[in-house]
Amino acid sequence: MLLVDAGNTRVKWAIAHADAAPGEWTAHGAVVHAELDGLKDAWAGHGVTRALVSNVAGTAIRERLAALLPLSQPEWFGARPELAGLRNRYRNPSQLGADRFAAALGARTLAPGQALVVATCGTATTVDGVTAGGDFVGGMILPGLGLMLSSLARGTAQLPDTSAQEALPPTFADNTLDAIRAGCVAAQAGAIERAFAALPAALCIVSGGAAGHVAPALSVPYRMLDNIVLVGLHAAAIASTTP
Ligand SMILES: Nc1ncnc2c1ncn2[C@@H]1O[C@H](COP(=O)(O)OP(=O)(O)O)[C@@H](O)[C@H]1O
Ligand SMILES: CC(C)(COP(=O)(O)O)[C@@H](O)C(=O)NCCC(=O)O
Ligand SMILES: [K+]
Repeated sequence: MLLVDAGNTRVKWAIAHADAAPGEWTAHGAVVHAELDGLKDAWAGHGVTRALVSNVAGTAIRERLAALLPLSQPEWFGARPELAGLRNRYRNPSQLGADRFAAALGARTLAPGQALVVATCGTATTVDGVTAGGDFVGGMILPGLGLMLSSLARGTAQLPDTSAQEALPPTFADNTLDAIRAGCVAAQAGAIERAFAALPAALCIVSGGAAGHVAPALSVPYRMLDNIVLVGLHAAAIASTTP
């Protein structure tokens, strides 16, 4: 099967056998929206008989994906009131991003029966809670690390545009670039730590394109994963034949 996680910056995908372990991919990749057309070749020749797609990137991306997918009838995955023992406690369950529901499902697959804080650091950062009993209790949405950095440059006269760096900046930075990076990384990590403090004995799972910059700043124990959304889509595919 083909699993696709279309976010607001990149489209991540994996080919998996139905009986493969979570995260055990036959092939996988990621492209930014501008390079979407390359997916046609990447997805050819795998003998795909089923495609599950989570798309939070809007209708234009949905249409482009539909034209590139190796199947004419993909399954467009959406958040549901309940799936595979995960209960969606959003007031309006379908309002929840498909990727957030899939991420929670993926986290629960990897750590069944555990309370979980699920953080995905992408275009936006989302920090969600799942109880040990399987209730998705909701969470936080904040600008992702890249958006925080670029919005500071856009909204001020004197602050430069910058990107995150490998090295963690000191909390009390002595120059502008480090001060910006320190502030934005602290905001990301701080949101995750607040969620962790509110959900006792939770395991913290951190994923997404910017996870490598955020996770090292965490003062709570965590497990970092490449793409928890794809793991959740795999679990969803196994749990349901007609999503
Ligand atoms: N090659 C890359 N291209 C763009 N963004 C990247 C790349 N590598 C890491 N990033 C960071 O990851 C974020 C995108 O992560 P991703 O999980 O793909 O987001 P989304 O699911 O929203 O598309 C960007 O905002 C940026 O901070
Ligand atoms: C919060 C999101 C923008 C995250 O998107 P991403 O950063 O993965 O591209 C997406 O999950 C979304 O559009 N959610 C709908 C609103 C909600 O979940 O409440
Ligand atoms: K996200």
